[in-house]
Amino acid sequence: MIQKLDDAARAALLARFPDWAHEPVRDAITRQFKFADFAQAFGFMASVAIIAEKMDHHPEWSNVYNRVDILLTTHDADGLSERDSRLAEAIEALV
Ligand SMILES: C[C@H](O)[C@H](O)[C@H]1CNC2=NC(N)=NC(=O)C2=N1
Repeated sequence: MIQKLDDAARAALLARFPDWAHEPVRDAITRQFKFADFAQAFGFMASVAIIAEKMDHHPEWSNVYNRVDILLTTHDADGLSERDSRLAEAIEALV
């Protein structure tokens, strides 16, 4: 079982990543990314996929043409953990 973030750590995470919204039902963070076209969106997804696999931490996401919707949460914690913070940081470094 992975440690879930406490309220203070969750607030710090949201302050650190202002473009991400908290989804309280899942205790997740979400962000929508928009690109020029499908090729750009899928290239981004390929980069995220490689990072996620290395981290052994994977996004829930969907793609429609130039849009990528990402939700991060930790299934093993039943909510947000440091692993989501690390993956969000890596995703932010790509955009
Ligand atoms: C066995 C493996 O470490 C786990 O299933 C990992 C894989 N990727 C994961 N990704 C996410 N988002 N949450 C998890 O709890 C999780 N667990």
